[in-house]
Amino acid sequence: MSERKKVVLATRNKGKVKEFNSLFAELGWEGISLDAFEGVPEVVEDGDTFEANALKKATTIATYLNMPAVGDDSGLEVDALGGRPGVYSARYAGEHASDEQNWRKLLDELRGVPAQQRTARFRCVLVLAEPGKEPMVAQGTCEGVIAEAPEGTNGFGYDPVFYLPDKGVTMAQLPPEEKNRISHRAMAMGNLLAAIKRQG
Ligand SMILES: O=c1nc[nH]c2c1ncn2[C@H]1C[C@H](O)[C@@H](COP(=O)(O)OP(=O)(O)OP(=O)(O)O)O1
Ligand SMILES: [Mg+2]
Repeated sequence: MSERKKVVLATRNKGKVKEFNSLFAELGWEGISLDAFEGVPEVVEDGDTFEANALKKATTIATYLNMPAVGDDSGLEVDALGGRPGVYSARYAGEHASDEQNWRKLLDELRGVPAQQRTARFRCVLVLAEPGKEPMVAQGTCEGVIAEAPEGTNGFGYDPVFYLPDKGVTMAQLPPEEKNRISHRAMAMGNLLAAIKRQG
C-alpha cells in the first residue's frame, strides 16, 4: 500500500481548509491542519503580491515543522477599482474585518456602477514548499461579476457577491464540489500538479 503524501495546510482560513481537503483527496494527498501543531509562528502578510505572501506562508511553516507545506494567498480583483482589493482582500474593511464586512464595503463602493463594468476575478497563488527543495509556485483565476446584492450561503469570503454569468448563480450558491471544479483555487491546484509532474 502506498503512503499518502502528508502536506501541511499553511492557512488559518477554515473555508480554504475544507476546499483543500477535497482537492488534496483527489490527488491522494493527506492535508494536515495547522491546528495539529503547537507553537506555530504567525505569518505576517507584508508582501506586495499574492506570490510573495504565499511563498512566505508556505516556507515559514515548512521550515518550522520540517514538513511539506502549501501556502495560499488569494483575493478579489475588481476592474472598476483598478484591481483592488487584490492582496488586501482580507483586510479591505479593516484589519480584523469579517467576510461580511468586506463584501458589504465592496457593494457600497460599487453602488451605481453598471453591470458591464462590474467585472472581477478571484486569483489564487499556491506555493508548495518542501524542506531542502526549491518552492513550486502555481496560480489560477476565476472570472465573474460583482452582484448588486448577496445570494447563497456556501463557501466563504466574497462568494455571496461573486456572480458567475455562465452559471446564473453566485459562487455561494454552488454546491462545494462544483466550486471545487471551477474556482481559482482548483485551477491553481491543477497547475501546481502539472508543474510537479513536469519536474518529475
Ligand atoms: O474562494 C474564495 N471565495 C471567496 N473569497 C475568497 C476566496 N479565496 C480568497 N477569498 C478572499 C477571502 C479573503 O478576503 C481573501 C484571502 O485572504 P488571504 O490572506 O489569502 O487568506 P486568509 O487571511 O483568510 O487566510 P490565510 O492567510 O491564513 O491563508 O480573499
Ligand atoms: Mg491572510
